[in-house]
Amino acid sequence: MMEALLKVSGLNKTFGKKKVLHGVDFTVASGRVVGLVGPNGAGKSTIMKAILGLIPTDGGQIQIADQAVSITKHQALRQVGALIEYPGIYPFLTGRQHLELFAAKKQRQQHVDAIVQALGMAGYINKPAKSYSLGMKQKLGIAQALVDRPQLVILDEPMNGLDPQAVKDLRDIIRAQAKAGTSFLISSHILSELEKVADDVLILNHGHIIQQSTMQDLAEAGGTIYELQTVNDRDALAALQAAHVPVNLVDRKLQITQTDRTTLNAALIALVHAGIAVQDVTKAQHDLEQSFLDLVEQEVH
Ligand SMILES: Nc1ncnc2c1ncn2[C@@H]1O[C@H](COP(=O)(O)OP(=O)(O)OP(=O)(O)O)[C@@H](O)[C@H]1O
Repeated sequence: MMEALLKVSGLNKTFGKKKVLHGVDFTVASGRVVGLVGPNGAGKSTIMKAILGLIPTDGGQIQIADQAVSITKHQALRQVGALIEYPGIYPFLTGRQHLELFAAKKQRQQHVDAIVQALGMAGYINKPAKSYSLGMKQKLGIAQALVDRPQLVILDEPMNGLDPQAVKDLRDIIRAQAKAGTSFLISSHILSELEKVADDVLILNHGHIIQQSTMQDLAEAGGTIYELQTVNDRDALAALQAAHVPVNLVDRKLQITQTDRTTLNAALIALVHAGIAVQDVTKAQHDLEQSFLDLVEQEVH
Protein backbone atom coordinates (compact mmCIF):
# COMPACT_ATOMS: atom_id res chain seq x y z
CA MET A 1 0.00 0.00 0.00
CA MET A 2 1.35 3.38 -0.96
CA GLU A 3 1.00 6.06 1.64
CA ALA A 4 -1.89 8.46 0.98
CA LEU A 5 -0.69 12.05 0.98
CA LEU A 6 -4.15 13.50 0.47
CA LYS A 7 -7.22 11.93 2.06
CA VAL A 8 -10.70 13.21 1.37
CA SER A 9 -13.56 11.47 3.14
CA GLY A 10 -17.29 12.02 3.30
CA LEU A 11 -17.01 15.48 1.79
CA ASN A 12 -20.36 17.27 1.53
CA LYS A 13 -21.05 20.71 0.18
CA THR A 14 -24.26 22.64 -0.23
CA PHE A 15 -24.64 26.05 -1.90
CA GLY A 16 -27.91 27.46 -0.60
CA LYS A 17 -30.37 24.65 -1.12
CA LYS A 18 -28.29 22.94 -3.78
CA LYS A 19 -26.24 19.96 -2.69
CA VAL A 20 -23.20 19.87 -4.98
CA LEU A 21 -20.99 17.27 -3.25
CA HIS A 22 -22.41 14.03 -1.87
CA GLY A 23 -20.02 12.22 0.45
CA VAL A 24 -16.96 12.39 -1.78
CA ASP A 25 -14.21 9.92 -0.79
CA PHE A 26 -10.81 9.44 -2.37
CA THR A 27 -7.09 9.43 -1.69
CA VAL A 28 -4.02 10.56 -3.60
CA ALA A 29 -0.88 8.57 -2.89
CA SER A 30 2.63 10.03 -2.94
CA GLY A 31 4.03 10.36 -6.44
CA ARG A 32 0.69 9.55 -8.14
CA VAL A 33 -0.99 11.69 -10.76
CA VAL A 34 -4.73 11.56 -10.23
CA GLY A 35 -7.19 12.92 -12.77
CA LEU A 36 -10.50 14.34 -11.55
CA VAL A 37 -12.82 14.15 -14.51
CA GLY A 38 -16.44 15.17 -14.89
CA PRO A 39 -18.79 17.25 -17.00
CA ASN A 40 -19.33 20.97 -16.41
CA GLY A 41 -20.85 21.62 -13.02
CA ALA A 42 -19.97 18.16 -11.63
CA GLY A 43 -18.21 19.72 -8.65
CA LYS A 44 -14.51 19.47 -9.57
CA SER A 45 -13.60 23.04 -8.69
CA THR A 46 -15.65 22.83 -5.50
CA ILE A 47 -13.63 19.79 -4.36
CA MET A 48 -10.36 21.56 -5.15
CA LYS A 49 -11.39 24.73 -3.33
CA ALA A 50 -12.37 22.67 -0.29
CA ILE A 51 -8.99 20.92 -0.30
CA LEU A 52 -7.29 24.30 -0.41
CA GLY A 53 -9.34 25.56 2.54
CA LEU A 54 -10.91 28.27 0.37
CA ILE A 55 -14.54 27.42 1.06
CA PRO A 56 -16.32 26.02 4.10
CA THR A 57 -17.69 22.49 3.74
CA ASP A 58 -20.77 20.81 5.20
CA GLY A 59 -19.15 17.79 6.73
CA GLY A 60 -16.35 15.45 5.81
CA GLN A 61 -12.61 15.45 6.31
CA ILE A 62 -9.62 16.59 4.34
CA GLN A 63 -6.13 15.59 5.40
CA ILE A 64 -2.81 16.39 3.80
CA ALA A 65 0.11 14.40 5.21
CA ASP A 66 -2.13 13.48 8.15
CA GLN A 67 -2.92 17.09 9.01
CA ALA A 68 -6.51 18.30 8.79
CA VAL A 69 -7.27 21.17 6.41
CA SER A 70 -10.28 23.46 6.66
CA ILE A 71 -11.19 27.07 6.05
CA THR A 72 -9.53 27.94 9.37
CA LYS A 73 -6.70 25.40 9.29
CA HIS A 74 -4.10 26.02 6.63
CA GLN A 75 -0.86 24.67 8.09
CA ALA A 76 -0.68 21.65 5.77
CA LEU A 77 -1.12 23.85 2.71
CA ARG A 78 2.46 25.07 2.97
CA GLN A 79 3.45 22.01 0.98
CA VAL A 80 0.79 22.50 -1.68
CA GLY A 81 0.96 24.33 -5.01
CA ALA A 82 -2.23 25.15 -6.86
CA LEU A 83 -3.81 26.80 -9.86
CA ILE A 84 -7.55 27.31 -9.47
CA GLU A 85 -9.61 29.20 -12.04
CA TYR A 86 -7.64 32.27 -13.11
CA PRO A 87 -3.96 32.65 -12.30
CA GLY A 88 -3.19 35.58 -10.00
CA ILE A 89 -1.23 37.94 -12.25
CA TYR A 90 0.27 41.32 -11.40
CA PRO A 91 0.32 43.25 -14.70
CA PHE A 92 3.47 45.29 -14.00
CA LEU A 93 5.63 42.49 -12.65
CA THR A 94 7.56 40.31 -15.07
CA GLY A 95 6.91 36.58 -15.25
CA ARG A 96 10.22 35.99 -13.51
CA GLN A 97 9.26 38.30 -10.64
CA HIS A 98 6.03 36.32 -10.19
CA LEU A 99 7.98 33.09 -9.95
CA GLU A 100 10.47 34.58 -7.52
CA LEU A 101 7.58 35.47 -5.22
CA PHE A 102 6.47 31.83 -5.18
CA ALA A 103 9.86 30.14 -4.89
CA ALA A 104 11.48 29.55 -1.52
CA LYS A 105 14.89 31.18 -0.97
CA LYS A 106 16.77 27.93 -1.15
CA GLN A 107 17.92 27.36 -4.74
CA ARG A 108 15.49 30.07 -5.89
CA GLN A 109 17.22 30.90 -9.18
CA GLN A 110 17.78 27.25 -10.12
CA HIS A 111 14.13 26.39 -9.48
CA VAL A 112 12.89 29.41 -11.42
CA ASP A 113 15.20 28.74 -14.35
CA ALA A 114 14.23 25.05 -14.42
CA ILE A 115 10.50 25.72 -14.64
CA VAL A 116 10.96 28.51 -17.22
CA GLN A 117 12.96 26.09 -19.33
CA ALA A 118 10.53 23.17 -18.86
CA LEU A 119 7.50 25.21 -19.90
CA GLY A 120 9.26 27.04 -22.75
CA MET A 121 8.80 30.51 -21.26
CA ALA A 122 12.31 31.89 -21.74
CA GLY A 123 11.34 34.19 -24.62
CA TYR A 124 9.03 36.36 -22.54
CA ILE A 125 9.73 35.65 -18.89
CA ASN A 126 11.50 39.00 -18.38
CA LYS A 127 8.64 41.02 -19.88
CA PRO A 128 5.78 42.50 -17.85
CA ALA A 129 2.88 40.06 -17.51
CA LYS A 130 0.42 42.60 -18.92
CA SER A 131 1.88 41.86 -22.34
CA TYR A 132 1.15 38.09 -22.05
CA SER A 133 -1.42 36.23 -24.11
CA LEU A 134 -4.04 34.08 -22.36
CA GLY A 135 -1.97 30.92 -22.88
CA MET A 136 1.20 32.62 -21.59
CA LYS A 137 -0.66 33.71 -18.44
CA GLN A 138 -1.95 30.19 -18.01
CA LYS A 139 1.59 28.81 -18.24
CA LEU A 140 2.77 31.38 -15.72
CA GLY A 141 0.00 30.27 -13.35
CA ILE A 142 1.08 26.64 -13.75
CA ALA A 143 4.73 27.62 -13.24
CA GLN A 144 3.75 29.42 -10.00
CA ALA A 145 2.11 26.24 -8.73
CA LEU A 146 5.14 24.09 -9.58
CA VAL A 147 8.15 26.30 -8.96
CA ASP A 148 8.55 25.58 -5.27
CA ARG A 149 8.46 21.79 -5.85
CA PRO A 150 5.58 21.19 -3.44
CA GLN A 151 4.56 17.73 -2.21
CA LEU A 152 1.06 18.10 -3.63
CA VAL A 153 -0.01 20.08 -6.70
CA ILE A 154 -3.63 20.86 -7.49
CA LEU A 155 -4.39 22.07 -11.01
CA ASP A 156 -7.90 23.00 -12.15
CA GLU A 157 -8.24 22.51 -15.93
CA PRO A 158 -4.56 23.33 -16.54
CA MET A 159 -4.65 22.43 -20.25
CA ASN A 160 -7.28 25.11 -21.01
CA GLY A 161 -5.96 27.51 -23.60
CA LEU A 162 -2.60 25.77 -24.06
CA ASP A 163 -1.25 24.96 -27.51
CA PRO A 164 -0.18 21.35 -28.28
CA GLN A 165 3.50 22.01 -27.53
CA ALA A 166 2.61 23.55 -24.17
CA VAL A 167 0.32 20.60 -23.37
CA LYS A 168 3.19 18.23 -24.06
CA ASP A 169 5.65 20.31 -22.01
CA LEU A 170 3.17 20.31 -19.14
CA ARG A 171 2.69 16.54 -19.30
CA ASP A 172 6.45 16.02 -19.32
CA ILE A 173 7.06 18.19 -16.28
CA ILE A 174 4.17 16.61 -14.37
CA ARG A 175 5.59 13.13 -15.07
CA ALA A 176 9.09 14.25 -14.06
CA GLN A 177 7.93 15.81 -10.81
CA ALA A 178 5.71 12.81 -10.01
CA LYS A 179 8.74 10.57 -10.49
CA ALA A 180 10.54 12.70 -7.94
CA GLY A 181 7.65 12.08 -5.50
CA THR A 182 5.20 14.95 -6.03
CA SER A 183 1.49 14.03 -6.04
CA PHE A 184 -0.93 15.67 -8.45
CA LEU A 185 -4.67 16.19 -8.55
CA ILE A 186 -5.64 17.52 -11.98
CA SER A 187 -9.14 18.26 -13.19
CA SER A 188 -10.51 18.19 -16.69
CA HIS A 189 -13.85 17.80 -18.40
CA ILE A 190 -12.09 15.84 -21.15
CA LEU A 191 -10.94 12.40 -20.06
CA SER A 192 -8.66 11.83 -23.05
CA GLU A 193 -6.74 15.01 -22.19
CA LEU A 194 -5.49 13.21 -19.09
CA GLU A 195 -4.94 9.83 -20.72
CA LYS A 196 -1.22 10.29 -21.22
CA VAL A 197 -0.48 11.86 -17.85
CA ALA A 198 -2.71 10.42 -15.11
CA ASP A 199 -2.05 7.18 -13.24
CA ASP A 200 -5.50 7.09 -11.66
CA VAL A 201 -8.86 8.56 -12.58
CA LEU A 202 -11.78 9.71 -10.48
CA ILE A 203 -14.96 10.25 -12.44
CA LEU A 204 -17.29 12.75 -10.87
CA ASN A 205 -20.89 13.34 -11.86
CA HIS A 206 -23.43 15.48 -10.02
CA GLY A 207 -21.17 15.56 -6.98
CA HIS A 208 -20.76 11.76 -6.76
CA ILE A 209 -17.59 9.82 -7.54
CA ILE A 210 -19.04 7.27 -9.95
CA GLN A 211 -15.83 5.51 -10.87
CA GLN A 212 -12.37 5.28 -9.43
CA SER A 213 -9.73 3.22 -11.20
CA THR A 214 -6.33 3.28 -12.78
CA MET A 215 -6.19 4.99 -16.18
CA GLN A 216 -5.00 1.73 -17.69
CA ASP A 217 -7.97 -0.26 -16.38
CA LEU A 218 -10.35 2.38 -17.64
CA ALA A 219 -8.74 2.45 -21.07
CA GLU A 220 -8.80 -1.34 -21.33
CA ALA A 221 -12.39 -1.59 -20.12
CA GLY A 222 -13.48 -0.08 -23.42
CA GLY A 223 -12.10 -3.20 -25.11
CA THR A 224 -10.59 -3.61 -28.53
CA ILE A 225 -12.71 -4.01 -31.60
CA TYR A 226 -11.55 -5.29 -34.99
CA GLU A 227 -13.38 -4.35 -38.14
CA LEU A 228 -13.18 -6.82 -40.98
CA GLN A 229 -13.92 -6.33 -44.64
CA THR A 230 -14.51 -9.51 -46.59
CA VAL A 231 -15.71 -10.43 -50.06
CA ASN A 232 -19.02 -11.47 -48.53
CA ASP A 233 -19.80 -10.03 -45.12
CA ARG A 234 -23.11 -11.91 -44.79
CA ASP A 235 -21.52 -15.31 -45.22
CA ALA A 236 -18.62 -14.20 -43.05
CA LEU A 237 -21.05 -13.31 -40.27
CA ALA A 238 -22.60 -16.78 -40.41
CA ALA A 239 -19.20 -18.47 -40.44
CA LEU A 240 -17.97 -16.44 -37.47
CA GLN A 241 -21.14 -17.08 -35.50
CA ALA A 242 -20.81 -20.80 -36.19
CA ALA A 243 -17.27 -20.63 -34.84
CA HIS A 244 -18.48 -18.81 -31.70
CA VAL A 245 -16.48 -15.67 -32.44
CA PRO A 246 -18.12 -12.60 -30.78
CA VAL A 247 -19.24 -10.77 -33.91
CA ASN A 248 -21.74 -8.07 -34.86
CA LEU A 249 -22.77 -6.42 -38.07
CA VAL A 250 -22.77 -2.71 -37.20
CA ASP A 251 -23.52 -0.14 -39.92
CA ARG A 252 -22.86 -2.90 -42.45
CA LYS A 253 -19.43 -3.51 -40.96
CA LEU A 254 -18.31 -6.73 -39.35
CA GLN A 255 -17.08 -5.99 -35.87
CA ILE A 256 -15.28 -8.49 -33.68
CA THR A 257 -14.94 -7.82 -30.00
CA GLN A 258 -11.64 -9.04 -28.66
CA THR A 259 -12.19 -11.23 -25.62
CA ASP A 260 -8.60 -12.43 -25.41
CA ARG A 261 -5.50 -12.61 -27.58
CA THR A 262 -6.81 -15.56 -29.59
CA THR A 263 -10.01 -13.88 -30.81
CA LEU A 264 -8.67 -12.40 -34.04
CA ASN A 265 -6.79 -15.57 -34.91
CA ALA A 266 -9.92 -17.68 -34.36
CA ALA A 267 -11.89 -15.34 -36.61
CA LEU A 268 -9.35 -15.52 -39.43
CA ILE A 269 -9.16 -19.32 -39.23
CA ALA A 270 -12.96 -19.58 -39.39
CA LEU A 271 -13.04 -17.35 -42.48
CA VAL A 272 -10.23 -19.22 -44.23
CA HIS A 273 -12.06 -22.50 -43.57
CA ALA A 274 -15.27 -21.07 -44.99
CA GLY A 275 -13.37 -19.92 -48.09
CA ILE A 276 -14.15 -16.24 -47.51
CA ALA A 277 -11.35 -13.86 -48.48
CA VAL A 278 -10.51 -11.11 -46.01
CA GLN A 279 -9.77 -7.76 -47.67
CA ASP A 280 -9.00 -5.59 -44.71
CA VAL A 281 -8.66 -5.72 -40.93
CA THR A 282 -8.58 -2.55 -38.84
CA LYS A 283 -8.20 -2.24 -35.13
CA ALA A 284 -10.62 0.31 -33.75
CA GLN A 285 -9.05 2.50 -31.10
CA HIS A 286 -10.82 2.05 -27.81
CA ASP A 287 -12.72 5.29 -27.51
CA LEU A 288 -11.87 6.60 -24.08
CA GLU A 289 -14.07 9.66 -24.45
CA GLN A 290 -17.03 7.51 -25.45
CA SER A 291 -16.63 5.17 -22.46
CA PHE A 292 -16.53 8.22 -20.21
CA LEU A 293 -19.70 9.67 -21.78
CA ASP A 294 -21.39 6.25 -21.47
CA LEU A 295 -20.52 6.12 -17.78
CA VAL A 296 -21.89 9.60 -17.13
CA GLU A 297 -24.96 8.85 -19.24
CA GLN A 298 -25.69 5.58 -17.41
CA GLU A 299 -25.63 7.41 -14.13
CA VAL A 300 -28.18 9.99 -15.19
CA HIS A 301 -30.81 7.46 -16.26
N1 LIG B 1 -20.30 30.03 -5.13
C1 LIG B 1 -21.29 29.27 -5.57
N2 LIG B 1 -22.57 29.55 -5.30
C2 LIG B 1 -23.58 28.77 -5.75
N3 LIG B 1 -23.41 27.67 -6.49
C3 LIG B 1 -22.16 27.34 -6.80
C4 LIG B 1 -21.03 28.11 -6.38
N4 LIG B 1 -19.90 27.51 -6.85
C5 LIG B 1 -20.31 26.43 -7.53
N5 LIG B 1 -21.66 26.31 -7.51
C6 LIG B 1 -22.43 25.23 -8.14
O1 LIG B 1 -21.87 23.99 -7.75
C7 LIG B 1 -21.88 23.05 -8.81
C8 LIG B 1 -20.48 22.54 -9.04
O2 LIG B 1 -19.65 23.58 -9.54
P1 LIG B 1 -18.10 23.39 -9.82
O3 LIG B 1 -17.58 24.72 -10.26
O4 LIG B 1 -17.46 22.72 -8.68
O5 LIG B 1 -18.16 22.39 -11.06
P2 LIG B 1 -16.99 21.91 -12.02
O6 LIG B 1 -17.07 20.44 -12.09
O7 LIG B 1 -15.71 22.52 -11.61
O8 LIG B 1 -17.48 22.51 -13.41
P3 LIG B 1 -16.68 23.17 -14.67
O9 LIG B 1 -16.11 22.02 -15.46
O10 LIG B 1 -17.79 23.83 -15.40
O11 LIG B 1 -15.67 24.11 -14.12
C9 LIG B 1 -22.48 23.80 -10.00
O12 LIG B 1 -23.83 23.43 -10.09
C10 LIG B 1 -22.34 25.25 -9.65
O13 LIG B 1 -23.39 26.00 -10.21
